[in-house]
Amino acid sequence: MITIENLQKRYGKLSVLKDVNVRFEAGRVVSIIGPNGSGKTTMSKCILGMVLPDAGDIKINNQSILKQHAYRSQIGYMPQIGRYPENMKIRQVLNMVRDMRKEVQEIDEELIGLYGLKEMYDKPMGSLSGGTRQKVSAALAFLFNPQILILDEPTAGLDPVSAEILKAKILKEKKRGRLILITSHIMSEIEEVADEVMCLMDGHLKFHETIAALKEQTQENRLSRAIAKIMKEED
Ligand SMILES: Nc1ncnc2c1ncn2[C@@H]1O[C@H](COP(=O)(O)OP(=O)(O)OP(=O)(O)O)[C@@H](O)[C@H]1O
Repeated sequence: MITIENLQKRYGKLSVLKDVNVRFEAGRVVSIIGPNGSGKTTMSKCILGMVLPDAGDIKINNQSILKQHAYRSQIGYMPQIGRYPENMKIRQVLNMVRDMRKEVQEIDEELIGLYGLKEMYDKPMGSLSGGTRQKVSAALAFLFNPQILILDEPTAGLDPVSAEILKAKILKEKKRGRLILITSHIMSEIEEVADEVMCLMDGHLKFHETIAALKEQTQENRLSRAIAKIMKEED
Protein backbone atom coordinates (compact mmCIF):
# COMPACT_ATOMS: atom_id res chain seq x y z
CA MET A 1 0.00 0.00 0.00
CA ILE A 2 2.84 2.42 0.89
CA THR A 3 6.26 1.97 -0.67
CA ILE A 4 9.14 4.17 0.43
CA GLU A 5 12.16 4.09 -1.89
CA ASN A 6 15.60 5.52 -1.14
CA LEU A 7 14.09 8.31 0.97
CA GLN A 8 16.51 11.04 2.01
CA LYS A 9 15.96 14.23 3.95
CA ARG A 10 18.42 16.79 5.29
CA TYR A 11 17.88 19.87 7.40
CA GLY A 12 20.90 21.98 6.55
CA LYS A 13 23.92 19.89 7.45
CA LEU A 14 21.86 17.41 9.45
CA SER A 15 21.01 14.25 7.53
CA VAL A 16 17.75 13.04 9.09
CA LEU A 17 16.64 10.26 6.71
CA LYS A 18 19.40 8.28 5.01
CA ASP A 19 18.23 6.15 2.12
CA VAL A 20 15.20 4.57 3.80
CA ASN A 21 13.50 1.72 1.92
CA VAL A 22 10.38 0.12 3.37
CA ARG A 23 6.97 -1.20 2.37
CA PHE A 24 3.75 -1.24 4.39
CA GLU A 25 0.71 -3.35 3.47
CA ALA A 26 -3.02 -2.71 3.99
CA GLY A 27 -4.71 -4.31 6.99
CA ARG A 28 -1.61 -4.01 9.17
CA VAL A 29 -0.66 -1.99 12.23
CA VAL A 30 2.98 -0.95 12.01
CA SER A 31 4.79 0.61 14.92
CA ILE A 32 7.58 3.02 14.06
CA ILE A 33 10.13 3.08 16.84
CA GLY A 34 13.56 4.56 17.39
CA PRO A 35 15.38 6.92 19.73
CA ASN A 36 14.41 10.60 19.99
CA GLY A 37 15.50 12.43 16.89
CA SER A 38 15.94 9.28 14.76
CA GLY A 39 13.62 10.59 12.02
CA LYS A 40 10.25 8.99 12.82
CA THR A 41 8.17 12.17 12.65
CA THR A 42 10.11 13.38 9.60
CA MET A 43 9.28 10.15 7.75
CA SER A 44 5.60 10.44 8.72
CA LYS A 45 5.56 14.05 7.55
CA CYS A 46 7.10 13.01 4.21
CA ILE A 47 4.21 10.55 3.73
CA LEU A 48 1.76 13.30 4.68
CA GLY A 49 3.34 15.73 2.22
CA MET A 50 4.19 18.15 5.05
CA VAL A 51 7.92 17.69 4.41
CA LEU A 52 9.39 17.38 0.92
CA PRO A 53 12.18 14.78 0.72
CA ASP A 54 15.50 15.65 -0.97
CA ALA A 55 15.68 12.34 -2.80
CA GLY A 56 13.74 9.11 -3.19
CA ASP A 57 10.08 8.41 -3.71
CA ILE A 58 6.94 7.51 -1.76
CA LYS A 59 4.20 5.56 -3.52
CA ILE A 60 0.69 4.88 -2.34
CA ASN A 61 -0.97 2.08 -4.30
CA ASN A 62 1.91 2.31 -6.82
CA GLN A 63 1.45 6.03 -7.49
CA SER A 64 4.06 8.56 -6.46
CA ILE A 65 2.66 11.08 -4.00
CA LEU A 66 5.45 13.61 -4.36
CA LYS A 67 4.06 17.04 -5.15
CA GLN A 68 0.53 15.56 -5.24
CA HIS A 69 -2.35 16.64 -3.02
CA ALA A 70 -5.43 14.54 -3.68
CA TYR A 71 -4.02 11.46 -1.97
CA ARG A 72 -4.02 13.31 1.37
CA SER A 73 -7.76 12.71 1.70
CA GLN A 74 -6.96 9.01 2.14
CA ILE A 75 -4.86 9.68 5.25
CA GLY A 76 -6.00 10.46 8.77
CA TYR A 77 -3.33 12.09 10.91
CA MET A 78 -3.11 12.45 14.65
CA PRO A 79 -0.16 14.71 15.49
CA GLN A 80 1.90 14.47 18.65
CA ILE A 81 0.56 17.85 19.71
CA GLY A 82 -2.61 19.06 18.01
CA ARG A 83 -2.63 22.80 17.44
CA TYR A 84 -6.02 24.46 17.14
CA PRO A 85 -7.34 28.02 17.23
CA GLU A 86 -7.63 28.53 20.99
CA ASN A 87 -10.89 30.47 20.91
CA MET A 88 -12.73 28.00 18.66
CA LYS A 89 -15.14 25.62 20.36
CA ILE A 90 -14.88 21.85 19.83
CA ARG A 91 -18.08 22.02 17.75
CA GLN A 92 -16.62 24.74 15.52
CA VAL A 93 -13.38 22.84 14.95
CA LEU A 94 -15.26 19.68 13.94
CA ASN A 95 -17.65 21.65 11.70
CA MET A 96 -14.78 23.53 10.07
CA VAL A 97 -12.98 20.30 9.20
CA ARG A 98 -16.21 18.76 7.93
CA ASP A 99 -16.84 21.77 5.72
CA MET A 100 -13.45 21.20 4.13
CA ARG A 101 -14.35 17.58 3.33
CA LYS A 102 -17.96 17.92 2.20
CA GLU A 103 -17.51 15.19 -0.44
CA VAL A 104 -17.05 12.44 2.17
CA GLN A 105 -20.28 10.46 2.55
CA GLU A 106 -19.35 8.06 5.33
CA ILE A 107 -18.48 9.94 8.51
CA ASP A 108 -17.12 7.99 11.48
CA GLU A 109 -18.25 9.63 14.71
CA GLU A 110 -17.51 6.64 16.93
CA LEU A 111 -14.72 8.32 18.90
CA ILE A 112 -16.74 11.53 19.28
CA GLY A 113 -19.37 9.38 20.99
CA LEU A 114 -17.06 7.17 23.04
CA TYR A 115 -15.08 10.17 24.29
CA GLY A 116 -18.23 12.15 25.17
CA LEU A 117 -17.05 15.08 23.07
CA LYS A 118 -20.61 16.17 22.26
CA GLU A 119 -21.14 16.99 25.93
CA MET A 120 -18.16 19.34 25.68
CA TYR A 121 -19.00 20.84 22.29
CA ASP A 122 -19.23 24.39 23.61
CA LYS A 123 -15.86 24.41 25.35
CA PRO A 124 -13.18 26.50 23.66
CA MET A 125 -10.10 24.53 22.55
CA GLY A 126 -7.90 26.80 24.69
CA SER A 127 -9.67 25.66 27.85
CA LEU A 128 -9.26 21.91 27.25
CA SER A 129 -6.94 19.63 29.19
CA GLY A 130 -4.09 18.02 27.23
CA GLY A 131 -5.89 14.67 27.22
CA THR A 132 -9.17 16.13 25.94
CA ARG A 133 -7.27 17.90 23.19
CA GLN A 134 -5.78 14.50 22.27
CA LYS A 135 -9.29 13.05 22.11
CA VAL A 136 -10.31 15.76 19.65
CA SER A 137 -7.22 14.96 17.55
CA ALA A 138 -8.05 11.24 17.62
CA ALA A 139 -11.68 11.88 16.66
CA LEU A 140 -10.54 14.05 13.73
CA ALA A 141 -8.03 11.45 12.49
CA PHE A 142 -10.72 8.78 12.18
CA LEU A 143 -13.61 11.09 11.15
CA PHE A 144 -13.41 10.64 7.37
CA ASN A 145 -12.83 6.89 7.25
CA PRO A 146 -9.32 7.13 5.79
CA GLN A 147 -7.56 4.15 4.20
CA ILE A 148 -4.36 5.05 6.06
CA LEU A 149 -3.93 6.38 9.60
CA ILE A 150 -0.75 7.96 10.90
CA LEU A 151 -0.83 8.31 14.67
CA ASP A 152 2.07 10.07 16.39
CA GLU A 153 2.32 8.88 20.01
CA PRO A 154 -1.47 8.62 20.10
CA THR A 155 -2.01 7.56 23.71
CA ALA A 156 0.42 10.04 25.27
CA GLY A 157 -1.61 12.11 27.73
CA LEU A 158 -4.71 9.90 27.55
CA ASP A 159 -6.02 8.33 30.76
CA PRO A 160 -6.01 4.49 30.79
CA VAL A 161 -9.69 4.11 29.87
CA SER A 162 -9.38 6.56 26.96
CA ALA A 163 -6.18 4.85 25.80
CA GLU A 164 -8.01 1.50 25.76
CA ILE A 165 -10.80 3.04 23.67
CA LEU A 166 -8.24 4.23 21.13
CA LYS A 167 -6.43 0.89 21.02
CA ALA A 168 -9.73 -0.92 20.42
CA LYS A 169 -10.54 1.53 17.63
CA ILE A 170 -7.14 0.93 16.02
CA LEU A 171 -7.71 -2.83 16.02
CA LYS A 172 -11.23 -2.40 14.65
CA GLU A 173 -10.02 -0.26 11.74
CA LYS A 174 -7.20 -2.70 11.03
CA LYS A 175 -9.81 -5.46 10.61
CA ARG A 176 -11.51 -3.23 8.05
CA GLY A 177 -8.32 -3.28 6.00
CA ARG A 178 -6.85 0.07 7.03
CA LEU A 179 -3.10 0.54 7.25
CA ILE A 180 -2.18 2.15 10.57
CA LEU A 181 1.26 3.58 11.31
CA ILE A 182 1.92 4.41 14.95
CA THR A 183 4.97 6.06 16.43
CA SER A 184 5.30 5.07 20.05
CA HIS A 185 7.88 4.54 22.75
CA ILE A 186 5.60 2.32 24.85
CA MET A 187 6.59 -1.28 24.14
CA SER A 188 3.66 -2.89 25.98
CA GLU A 189 1.27 -0.83 23.89
CA ILE A 190 3.05 -1.72 20.65
CA GLU A 191 2.82 -5.37 21.59
CA GLU A 192 -0.93 -5.02 22.12
CA VAL A 193 -1.83 -3.36 18.83
CA ALA A 194 0.96 -3.75 16.27
CA ASP A 195 1.73 -6.55 13.84
CA GLU A 196 5.09 -5.18 12.74
CA VAL A 197 7.82 -2.96 14.10
CA MET A 198 9.94 -0.66 11.99
CA CYS A 199 12.98 0.74 13.76
CA LEU A 200 14.78 3.88 12.64
CA MET A 201 18.19 4.59 14.07
CA ASP A 202 19.98 7.80 13.24
CA GLY A 203 17.99 8.08 10.00
CA HIS A 204 18.71 4.50 8.86
CA LEU A 205 16.23 1.65 8.74
CA LYS A 206 17.55 -0.66 11.44
CA PHE A 207 14.92 -3.38 11.00
CA HIS A 208 11.35 -3.94 9.86
CA GLU A 209 9.96 -7.23 11.15
CA THR A 210 6.78 -8.76 12.48
CA ILE A 211 6.56 -8.92 16.26
CA ALA A 212 6.36 -12.71 15.99
CA ALA A 213 9.61 -12.79 13.98
CA LEU A 214 11.39 -10.50 16.46
CA LYS A 215 10.42 -12.76 19.35
CA GLU A 216 11.34 -15.90 17.43
CA GLN A 217 14.68 -14.50 16.34
CA THR A 218 15.65 -13.50 19.89
CA GLN A 219 13.87 -16.31 21.76
CA GLU A 220 12.25 -13.68 23.98
CA ASN A 221 8.58 -13.59 25.02
CA ARG A 222 8.46 -9.86 25.62
CA LEU A 223 8.88 -7.37 22.82
CA SER A 224 10.87 -4.93 24.96
CA ARG A 225 13.43 -7.65 25.69
CA ALA A 226 13.54 -8.80 22.08
CA ILE A 227 14.25 -5.27 20.88
CA ALA A 228 16.84 -4.65 23.62
CA LYS A 229 18.60 -7.85 22.55
CA ILE A 230 18.67 -6.85 18.89
CA MET A 231 20.01 -3.40 19.72
CA LYS A 232 22.72 -4.92 21.92
CA GLU A 233 23.74 -7.44 19.25
CA GLU A 234 24.01 -4.76 16.62
CA ASP A 235 26.08 -2.37 18.74
N1 LIG B 1 11.98 21.61 10.63
C1 LIG B 1 13.16 21.17 11.09
N2 LIG B 1 14.27 21.93 10.94
C2 LIG B 1 15.47 21.50 11.39
N3 LIG B 1 15.68 20.30 11.98
C3 LIG B 1 14.59 19.51 12.14
C4 LIG B 1 13.29 19.90 11.72
N4 LIG B 1 12.42 18.89 12.02
C5 LIG B 1 13.16 17.93 12.62
N5 LIG B 1 14.45 18.29 12.70
C6 LIG B 1 15.55 17.49 13.26
O1 LIG B 1 15.52 16.23 12.62
C7 LIG B 1 15.86 15.19 13.53
C8 LIG B 1 14.77 14.13 13.50
O2 LIG B 1 13.60 14.68 14.06
P1 LIG B 1 12.23 13.87 14.14
O3 LIG B 1 11.22 14.78 14.75
O4 LIG B 1 11.92 13.27 12.82
O5 LIG B 1 12.63 12.71 15.17
P2 LIG B 1 11.73 11.65 15.94
O6 LIG B 1 12.37 10.31 15.70
O7 LIG B 1 10.30 11.79 15.56
O8 LIG B 1 11.95 12.07 17.46
P3 LIG B 1 11.03 11.97 18.81
O9 LIG B 1 11.08 10.54 19.25
O10 LIG B 1 11.75 12.86 19.75
O11 LIG B 1 9.64 12.45 18.46
C9 LIG B 1 16.05 15.85 14.89
O12 LIG B 1 17.44 16.06 15.10
C10 LIG B 1 15.33 17.19 14.74
O13 LIG B 1 15.90 18.18 15.55
